[in-house]
Amino acid sequence: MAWKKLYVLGAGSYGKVYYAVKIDSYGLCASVAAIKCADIRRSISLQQEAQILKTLKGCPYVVQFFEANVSIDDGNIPIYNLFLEYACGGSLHDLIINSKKRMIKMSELEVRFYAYQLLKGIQHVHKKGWVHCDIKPANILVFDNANECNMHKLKLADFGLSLKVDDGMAYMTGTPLSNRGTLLYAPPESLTHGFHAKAYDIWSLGCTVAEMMTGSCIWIYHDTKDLQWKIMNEDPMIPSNVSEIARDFLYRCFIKDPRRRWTSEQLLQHPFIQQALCTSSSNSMPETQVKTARVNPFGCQIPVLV
Ligand SMILES: Nc1ncnc2c1ncn2[C@@H]1O[C@H](COP(=O)(O)OP(=O)(O)OP(=O)(O)O)[C@@H](O)[C@H]1O
Repeated sequence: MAWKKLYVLGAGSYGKVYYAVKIDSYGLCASVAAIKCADIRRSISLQQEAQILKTLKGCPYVVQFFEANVSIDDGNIPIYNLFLEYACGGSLHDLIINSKKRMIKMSELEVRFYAYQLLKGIQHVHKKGWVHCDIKPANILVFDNANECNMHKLKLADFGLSLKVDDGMAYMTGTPLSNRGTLLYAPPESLTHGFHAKAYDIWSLGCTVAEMMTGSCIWIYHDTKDLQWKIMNEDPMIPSNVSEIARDFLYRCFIKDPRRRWTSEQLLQHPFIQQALCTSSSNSMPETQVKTARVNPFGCQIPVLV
């Protein structure tokens, strides 16, 4: 049985993403997948993503990796294919945009339910020693199996920028203002010190949760310089028309000092999440090797790529 790429779902900097089906000997569709494809010469980040996803397999809150192979395209060029489970609901970004278009704000219960799933995914990623480094609505996939309250299952995706950063470790870019992920979701320490540790993802989660609540990103800015300045010097705008518990949850995500910012374990115990778990009747809520070289201003060890 061979996979057949049917149409393009989207494109990334590396290449394209296809919707693909596997047809069995009776001509029936046996499986579906999303295939991320890149010219083999430009596939390093996809190959790394495959390695990372293999280590994360089994978590229901992380997109599942099926397999990877190399095929030859019509122009005789070797193509690297990364097979992933297919998300038919698009991304969380699409969900937020659609709610905004229909002028229906996501309910706080919905946001809590999604925050829970994202935290479970982040907890798994961090336990395995990775920092995602690019958590944002566009990198969170939506699956169709919404529950009885019309809420969806979400999974973390796009691990192309992830870093291996074990406990107590941090990765430094070495240059200020050179964060790895998307600037809008980047924490202050990534700009001031090039500091990337697990707390990075928690700040990005806070930005994502606030965006679900308001329909807009947390920063209002003129240009990149202005945005960088605001991230380093100002506090993010916490939405005012949300519950006190929701505001407190966001405050914990937006603590400027990454050593004091709450971890995924702590946030999973926050009343914002715990109360939603009680409300939900069913509990359906649902390597790069490093060696330590020196200590950064946040008291974490800095790994050196070897
Ligand atoms: N498993 C999947 N199921 C369904 N759609 C997917 C899947 N993976 C990616 N897509 C879609 O394909 C498009 C490109 O995704 P991808 O994450 O590779 O690129 P990107 O994040 O836009 O680019 P880059 O990774 O270069 O920043 C997006 O619209 C995304 O929603």
